[in-house]
Amino acid sequence: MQLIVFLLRSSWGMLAIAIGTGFVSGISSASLIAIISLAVSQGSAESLRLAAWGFAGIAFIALITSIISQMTLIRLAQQAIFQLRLTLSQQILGSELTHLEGLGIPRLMATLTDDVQAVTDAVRLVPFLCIDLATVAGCLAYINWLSFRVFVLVCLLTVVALGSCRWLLRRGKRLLAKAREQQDILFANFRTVTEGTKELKLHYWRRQAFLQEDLQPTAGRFRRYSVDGLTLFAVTSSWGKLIFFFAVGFVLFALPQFMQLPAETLSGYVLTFTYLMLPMERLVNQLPILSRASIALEKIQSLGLSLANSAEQVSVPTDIHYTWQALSLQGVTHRYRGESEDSHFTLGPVDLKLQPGELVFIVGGNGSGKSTLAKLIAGLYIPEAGEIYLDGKRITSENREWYRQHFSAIFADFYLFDRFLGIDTPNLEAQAQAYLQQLRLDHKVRLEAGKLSTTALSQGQRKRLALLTAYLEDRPIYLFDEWAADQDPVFKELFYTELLGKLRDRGKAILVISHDDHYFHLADRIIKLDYGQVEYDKPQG
Ligand SMILES: Nc1ncnc2c1ncn2[C@@H]1O[C@H](COP(=O)(O)OP(=O)(O)OP(=O)(O)O)[C@@H](O)[C@H]1O
Repeated sequence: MQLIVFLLRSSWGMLAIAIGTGFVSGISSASLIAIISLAVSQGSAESLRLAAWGFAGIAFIALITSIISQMTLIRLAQQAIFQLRLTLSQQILGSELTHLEGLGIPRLMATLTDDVQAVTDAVRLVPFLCIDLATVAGCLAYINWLSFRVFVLVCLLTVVALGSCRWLLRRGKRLLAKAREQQDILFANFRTVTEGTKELKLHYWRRQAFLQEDLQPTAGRFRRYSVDGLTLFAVTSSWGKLIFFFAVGFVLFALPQFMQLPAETLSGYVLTFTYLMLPMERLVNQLPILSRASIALEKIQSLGLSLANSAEQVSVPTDIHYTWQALSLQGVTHRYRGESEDSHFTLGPVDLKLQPGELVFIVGGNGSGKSTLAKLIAGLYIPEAGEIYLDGKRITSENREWYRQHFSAIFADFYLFDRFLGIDTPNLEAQAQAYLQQLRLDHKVRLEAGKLSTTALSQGQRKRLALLTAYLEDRPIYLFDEWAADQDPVFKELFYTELLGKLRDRGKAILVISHDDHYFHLADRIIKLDYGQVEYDKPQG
C-alpha cells in the first residue's frame, strides 16, 4: 500500500492508466481461461469458430494492455525513484548542519543507498503485481460465474489463508525491520573498513578485534534477523500454497460429493485453479521484497521528516555585498549536546567584529572551539542565542543563504571538487592556470575542459587545490581552518607571509585558525579561545 501511495505521489494519472490497463490485461487473461474451458466443453464447430475469434481478440487485448500497463508503470516507477533520489539529496543539503552531524553519515548513506535500492527493487515488481492481481481477480470472477457457492468457498479459504498468514507476516516484517536497524551500524563499520584501512592493516590485533568485536557481531545480527524473517516469509508462502492445494483438492474430490457438478464445470474449475497457481505463487514469493520496501519507505519517510523539521529556507542569493563594511557577532552561542551533562560543550557567548582588509588569527588549544566559531561565523551553524549582523542587517533564516555567499572557506575536513562547479567568472581557465603556477602545482595538475586533470595528490597539494578554488570564488571573507598544517616549511612561509597579505591587500577579511605561533605576529588581531570562551581579542603588535 505504501508503495502505491509512493507511486501516487509521483503521478496519479499515470498510475491510474497503468492500473486500469493492467486490470484489463488481467481480466482478459482470465477470460482466455474461460474461453478455453468453454471451447473444451462445447464441441460444436460453430461454437469453436466463435471461441477461436474470441480467443484471438482477447489475447490481443491482453497483450496490448499488458504492454501499455508495464511501460507506464516502468516509467512511473523510475520517475518516482528519480524524484526520491533528488528529493533526498536536496533535503540533506537543505537541512541544518548540526542536524546532519547528529544523524551521522552512516544513517544518511544507508538510506541513500540501501533503502532507495530496496524501494527500487519493489517498484520494479509493481507492473507484474498489478497484472497478477488482476488475473487473480478475473479468475475469481470466472469462478463466481461458474458457481457462486464455490466462489464463496474460495473467498472463505482466502480469508482463512490471509488471517493465518497475518501473524507470520507481521512477525517476519518485524524481524526484517530489526535487520534494517543493524544496517546503520553496518554502514558505520564499513566506513571504518574503508577509511581506517591503513590503521587496520598496520595493526594485526586491532584488525582482529575490530572484525571480531564490531563487524562480525553486527553482520551476524543482520544475518540472524534476515534469516529468521525470510524463513517466516518462506513458511507463509508454503502455507499459502498448501491452502491453495487444499482448495483445488476440495473442489476436485470433495465438492462433487456435496453438489451436482457437470464434468465441464469441474474441468473449468481445475483449469482456472491451475492457471491461478502461477500469479498466486508470484504474489506470495514477492512478499519479502515488498516488506523490505515498506520498511525502507518508513525509514526514508522518517529521515525525510526529520530533515524537513530542520530544513533551512532556500532562496536564490542576490546582491552579495562585495563592498561590505562590518560583520558583527553579538552574544552568539553554540552547544554540542553530549550523552551526559558533563560532555556538553558550549561555545560563547561570543562578541566580535570583523572588517574588510583585516587579517584575524583565531588561536587556542585543541577542542577550545575554534572550528565551531568558524562554522558559526560562516553561517553553517545557527546560533542558539545571540545575533549576527552584516552591515547592520540581522542574519535570519530568510537571508542566511545570502549571508553564506560572502564566505570562502577551507575547513580541516574539506572536500575537493575536481571541477569549478558554479564558478562563472570570465577567463576562468586563464586565472586558474595562473593560480596553479602561483601554488606551484602546474607541473602536477593540468586543466582539461574546465576540469582538474587529477585530485589524487598529497594532502598538502590537495589543500593547495582547495585554495585555488577559494581564490577563484573571490568571496569577500576568507576562512582557513589550519590550512597550513599540511604544508612544507617553504610553502607555509609563503602562505603566511605572502598569500594572506595579498588577499588582505585585495580588501578581503581573512580568518585564520592556526597553531603556528611563530607567524602570529603577522596578524592584525588575535582572538584566543579557551574552553569555548574568548580569553582575549586584541590587536597584534
Ligand atoms: N560534531 C560534534 N558533535 C559533538 N561535539 C563536538 C562536535 N564537534 C566538536 N565537538 C566538541 O566541541 C569542542 C570544540 O571543538 P572544535 O572542533 O571547535 O575545537 P577546535 O578548537 O577547532 O579544536 P582543534 O584545534 O583540535 O581543531 C570539542 O571539545 C569537541 O568535543
